[in-house]
Amino acid sequence: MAHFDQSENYWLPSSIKGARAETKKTYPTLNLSLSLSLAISMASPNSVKILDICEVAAAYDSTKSATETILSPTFFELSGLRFPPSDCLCFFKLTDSNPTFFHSVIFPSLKQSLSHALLHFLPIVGSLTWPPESSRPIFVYHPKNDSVSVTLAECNGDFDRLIGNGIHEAVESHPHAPQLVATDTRSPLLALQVTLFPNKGFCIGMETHHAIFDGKSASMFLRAWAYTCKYIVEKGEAPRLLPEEITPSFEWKSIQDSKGLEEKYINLWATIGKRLESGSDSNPKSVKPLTKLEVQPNLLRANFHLSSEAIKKLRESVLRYHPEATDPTKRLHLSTYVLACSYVLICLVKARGGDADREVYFAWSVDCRSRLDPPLPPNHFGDTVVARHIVSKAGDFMQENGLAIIAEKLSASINGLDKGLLEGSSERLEMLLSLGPEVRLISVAGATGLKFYNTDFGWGNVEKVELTSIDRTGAFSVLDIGNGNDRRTEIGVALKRPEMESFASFFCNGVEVMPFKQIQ
Ligand SMILES: CC(C)(COP(=O)(O)OP(=O)(O)OC[C@H]1O[C@@H](n2cnc3c(N)ncnc32)[C@H](O)[C@@H]1OP(=O)(O)O)[C@@H](O)C(=O)NCCC(=O)NCCSC(=O)CC(=O)O
Repeated sequence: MAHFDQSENYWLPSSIKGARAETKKTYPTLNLSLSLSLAISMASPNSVKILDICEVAAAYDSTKSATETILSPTFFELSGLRFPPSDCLCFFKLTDSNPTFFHSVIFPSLKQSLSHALLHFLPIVGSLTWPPESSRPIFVYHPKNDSVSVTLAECNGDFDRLIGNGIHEAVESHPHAPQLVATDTRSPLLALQVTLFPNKGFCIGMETHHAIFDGKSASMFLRAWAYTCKYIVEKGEAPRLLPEEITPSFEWKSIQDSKGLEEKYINLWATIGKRLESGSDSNPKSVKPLTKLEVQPNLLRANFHLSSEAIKKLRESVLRYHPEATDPTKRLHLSTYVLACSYVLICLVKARGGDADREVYFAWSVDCRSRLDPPLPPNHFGDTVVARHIVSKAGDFMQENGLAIIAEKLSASINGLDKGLLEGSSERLEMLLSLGPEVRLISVAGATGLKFYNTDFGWGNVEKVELTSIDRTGAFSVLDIGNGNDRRTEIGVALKRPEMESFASFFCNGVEVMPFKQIQ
């Protein structure tokens, strides 16, 4: 989930008391398969030329209605009504991507397949609007008249640096992300950009509106588009059907609002909008996403990987402090997600250092599809997540058993989801959005199991996925790569240089946060 409270001092407040954690300057390779390159590559002039902005409509289907359709948001969609949009970049390596091949084959295939894929996802071709006479916003789409904006660009920047896991300047990614151009009365839901890096590869950038896309819906759409494109490239025609997993199902009517959440979220956004957009003429019926936070100057971005072996060691380390958890009735939920998030959190808090009494909130998203009663199908399309959080003193994260403390809290929170999944969810969101600089809020974008890395448009699997918007929100990202023994959990962070150096040191050494030496 994204955090965007503009009143907050981002997450590097100058008011930090106490000493910063010691920064190590050497980064030994550990036997935990933590891969990292700390050489900071400086940006070369990264010129991005916009070549065209085109509109792609859904392919014409005579069997479907060509009239305007209205879709009423559920409380889930209303919960994300005005969050700033999410950005995701997918980099594809392709040395054959010379301009001639790109402009005659790749880009036309991407557009053609997009048009066919959109036929399955018609609501995202339309927009979010709030008619003056209506008490609630609506999604409106017209299969023939509506379209998605696709920007075509070319970049002579350093492709290898962008697809590597080394540190680079956070803003270097921004020219590859498109922008949703919204007004108070109408907001598109999806914007796309395709950037050619001549003879190196290309990047597909996607900006998505939180009111309809959660992580699973964004991944589903991306993979459906990729599947369609690969099919067209290989077979010369569009597939009639998509595999079930990426065939969206719109079960919105079956979602019951038994807790009156729709009204609560509408009121919440009216209040938050007024508070955060106080400079402008705040319109309680605005559907425009709130202004994105500025990216802090000199912010760096890097990816870190945890192998399945490293996750296993983290699990063993937690169990050392919780021997009772081997009792099935007291079992901890020590999934890859829990261990990866807990580990990143303790490294982030230690990297920042400061007042041990300061409260640290960790906010994360829960996919409710399988957790509703009755459950929604796994391919349900829409924003179907709610926010959850845990809170602990910074000192807890810094203790030798910090990993065990945080993993236990996160585990208990996940184990407790069965009871009161939606209870207090709007109040919780309001509370999280209202936290001031006296506490620290860390959130996470992405999750394990979202399959962004299983994306192939026909010219090879995606080389690198970047959840770019974390550099504005103070979140870290979590994504899965590979599977089985080759599975890795990719962590993306955007930090100022001193924090990045400390974080990398803690992440790679681990000794400050858990007794790795004992468990090797
Ligand atoms: C609450 C959770 C985070 C908890 O995740 P966990 O992995 O701890 O727990 P879990 O019950 O889901 O899974 C436990 C284990 O079972 C496995 N598992 C689960 N479902 C499975 C399935 N259908 N088939 C096979 N394995 C499965 C998982 O991989 C995991 O194993 P293993 O341990 O091996 O992995 C998750 O359930 C969830 O809701 N994830 C989605 C969150 C989400 O959508 N985030 C994106 C928000 S939007 C966003 O990010 C946009 C933005 O902000 O920009």
